[in-house]
Amino acid sequence: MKLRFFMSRCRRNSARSNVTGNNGADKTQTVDHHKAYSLRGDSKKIRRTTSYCGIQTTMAALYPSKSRTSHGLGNQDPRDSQLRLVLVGKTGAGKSATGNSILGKKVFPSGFSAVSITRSCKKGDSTWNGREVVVVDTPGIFDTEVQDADTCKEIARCMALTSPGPHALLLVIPLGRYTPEEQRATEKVLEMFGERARKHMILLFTRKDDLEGTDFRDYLKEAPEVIRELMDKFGDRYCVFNNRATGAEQEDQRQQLLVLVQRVVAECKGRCFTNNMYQKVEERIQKQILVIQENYRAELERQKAQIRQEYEEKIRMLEDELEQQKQEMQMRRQLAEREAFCAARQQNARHEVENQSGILEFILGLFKVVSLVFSLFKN
Ligand SMILES: Nc1nc2c(ncn2[C@@H]2O[C@H](COP(=O)(O)OP(=O)(O)OP(=O)(O)O)[C@@H](O)[C@H]2O)c(=O)[nH]1
Repeated sequence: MKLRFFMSRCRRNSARSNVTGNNGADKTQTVDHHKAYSLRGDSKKIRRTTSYCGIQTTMAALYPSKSRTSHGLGNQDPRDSQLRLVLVGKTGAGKSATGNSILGKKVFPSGFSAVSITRSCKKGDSTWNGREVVVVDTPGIFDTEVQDADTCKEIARCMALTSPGPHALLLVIPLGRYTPEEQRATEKVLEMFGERARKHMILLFTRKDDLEGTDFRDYLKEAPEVIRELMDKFGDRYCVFNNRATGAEQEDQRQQLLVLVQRVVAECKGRCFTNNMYQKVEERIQKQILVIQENYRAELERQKAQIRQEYEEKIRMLEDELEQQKQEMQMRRQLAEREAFCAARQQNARHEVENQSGILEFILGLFKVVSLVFSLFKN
């Protein structure tokens, strides 16, 4: 009798823990699901607005749209405090070093080299003023004329890592001799991203230490004409970094940049830079996240059922009440561990999707439809 009462209590408790999330692990998951489903709701709206076909789809992908819903993917969801930054510019300009300065830790390999050190887009994150700052470092892919398979793949990876779009594009330019080659690279990047993306673009000059104390404004008076023209285009949307800086100097420049990013985002009505292509990518990512999360959930349920069955059998064989309680505690511990493990995997689902070859193939498939990969960020 006692045993039957105990067994039913076990089942009741574990059922309650599934439904209401009465431990931290389940709570996280409930939130995740809620978020995922609400995003799925957004996806439906997006699907309605982008239900083009054939050539229309191609044009839609090329022409970015304003968000059509109050919680469109281009809007910064008030719950989403993330700031996504992407570093673009010529090889050797100091993108990786800048990424490390922004994150306040060495995430991206950076060094003096005649050839590109960064071979593939990489993502790092840190926290600033309670906001998650995500930085994506890129190889010199946006300043090239070559539409080869590797470049397309890296552009696809960059889209996956910054989806549903970056809040700011940091165009990294080293101070010093501005060669015609560097000028061409800058022009190429500006051309690739087009007018609309420029509202999200910030000029980030590296090698401030080379100024050796000279004020940046004084440097500008003597700077090449092309740099001054660039400054005219961007107004006060610029920052100067010494990537060799440490301590308070590093923190100050990081602060200056992120405050500027916040201002840029506010000027863009809280929206990140996005377009139809990004929205399709985000929709796909959300679908994949749900699939992964459901798979983990199903796996968890199987494991929990197995654990319960094993313990129930064990407990049934026991006479001693204390022993039964011990086994019950052990079972609960195991169930809680499994749930926490599942919750952690579910939280990591986005990261998993971003790094799957499937999402890259999906984006590369979209590129084929678009055919003009190098116009996809433009107006
Ligand atoms: N003195 C000085 N050197 C810098 C600064 N920023 C970058 N560098 C150096 O410039 C070189 C190139 O920097 P990276 O960060 O690797 O440049 P990158 O644009 O990421 O280059 P790839 O990864 O090859 O595309 C490295 O030797 C850096 O240490 C800076 O502010 N001051």
